[in-house]
Amino acid sequence: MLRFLTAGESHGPQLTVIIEGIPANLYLTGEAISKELFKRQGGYGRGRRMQIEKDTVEIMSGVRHGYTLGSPVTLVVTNDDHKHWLNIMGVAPIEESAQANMKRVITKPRPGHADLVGGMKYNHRDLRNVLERSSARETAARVAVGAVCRILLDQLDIEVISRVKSIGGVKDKGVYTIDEIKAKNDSNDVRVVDDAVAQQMRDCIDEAKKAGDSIGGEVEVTALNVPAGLGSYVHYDRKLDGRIAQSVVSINAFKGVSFGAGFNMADMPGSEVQDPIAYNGEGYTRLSNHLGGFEGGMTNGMPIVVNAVMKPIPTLYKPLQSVDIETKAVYQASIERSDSCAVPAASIVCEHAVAFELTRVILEEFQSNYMEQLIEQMTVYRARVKAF
Ligand SMILES: Cc1cc2nc3c(=O)[nH]c(=O)nc-3n(C[C@H](O)[C@H](O)[C@H](O)COP(=O)(O)O)c2cc1C
Ligand SMILES: C=C(O[C@@H]1CC(C(=O)O)=C[C@@H](OP(=O)(O)O)[C@H]1O)C(=O)O
Repeated sequence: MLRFLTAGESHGPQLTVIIEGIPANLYLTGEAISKELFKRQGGYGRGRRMQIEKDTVEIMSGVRHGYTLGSPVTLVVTNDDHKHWLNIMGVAPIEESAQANMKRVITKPRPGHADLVGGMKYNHRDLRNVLERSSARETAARVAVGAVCRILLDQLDIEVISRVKSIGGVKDKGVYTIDEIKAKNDSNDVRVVDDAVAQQMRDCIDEAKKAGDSIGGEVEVTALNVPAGLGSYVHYDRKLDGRIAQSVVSINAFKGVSFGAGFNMADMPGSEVQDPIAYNGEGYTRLSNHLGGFEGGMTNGMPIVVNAVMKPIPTLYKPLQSVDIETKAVYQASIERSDSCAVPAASIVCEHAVAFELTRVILEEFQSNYMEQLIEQMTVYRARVKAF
């Protein structure tokens, strides 16, 4: 069973991940994982924090001479910004009086962030104790996990890619081939295929920033060459589309997921939604992919297409009304240093969340202790499905 736990505060010394269940004999290097982290760090609209960090992974366990051992893999991402927060983030106990006087105790929760409800839930009167962990800094750890999964999926000839479809209402309405998406999505800072739209998006982000506002958008993740039959219709928690939806909506600020034609299906007749079945000698295929690769909670062999919506960033440089939790007086919310748009970065997080869910289900269906066994099982399965 593949599982992981992440730990670490946004301005603490490091993020730590333990991944359990990666088969032995997978070639794995810190450089390959860090390449994905680098993509997440970037993107137009990010704040100053990302200029401080140089996210790279150190492998602390589970790998020897470049290959996984089958034991837990521990990854560490250092927070370079921690050195600026040594007093504020100290672990050693301090006097209560010093705590109260310490600069930057946060008492004015930001609407839309976890501050107020997190404070109520864990009984924290300094809301920094909430924001340190609710921060999307944690998504760096999740991308590290997803990067390991992508490296494993690559051995099975499965690829996961993503692109940005809209930012702040500016939409890329183009229909693109996989090659067109791949050619652009790592090379431009809004991760959008159409260059003219890219500039409109940058302008839109600049305007929002200037106005002290923030914007969200929509991303698309596509998984290619996934065999039919992953997931199951027999029970709710084995439906793979459901698991992917959970994983994607768990990413900070993600509020919606759809597959294929998504919410447009509500207005389409059945004859235009269901994908006709064909057999082309190479196996079964569909004449369209409106369902985004899923039928009955199972992959159907077509590309998996996941659409996901990110709300605008909650921290606003022109803050909304809030209430001071000490005085109960109405104030403007606190201003923390912040991104004005993180949709491009978040598309990378989504891509890695999908990679994790695919790897998890593959390792459930083809239980394997080592990579050779996994590759062999997948090859036999692909041939069987083709000949069905
Ligand atoms: C990559 C990424 C970067 C983010 N950066 C910020 C940020 O700079 N400021 C902020 O307030 N929220 C940021 N967010 C969103 C918050 O973390 C998120 O809104 C918050 O944790 C509350 O969770 P919810 O929106 O899912 O309810 C970011 C999210 C992602 C995915
Ligand atoms: C640190 C990251 O994103 C952070 C996510 C975040 C939030 O509230 O979610 C708030 C900001 O934190 P800071 O105040 O330290 O700049 C972002 O920079 C990251 O993506 O690595």
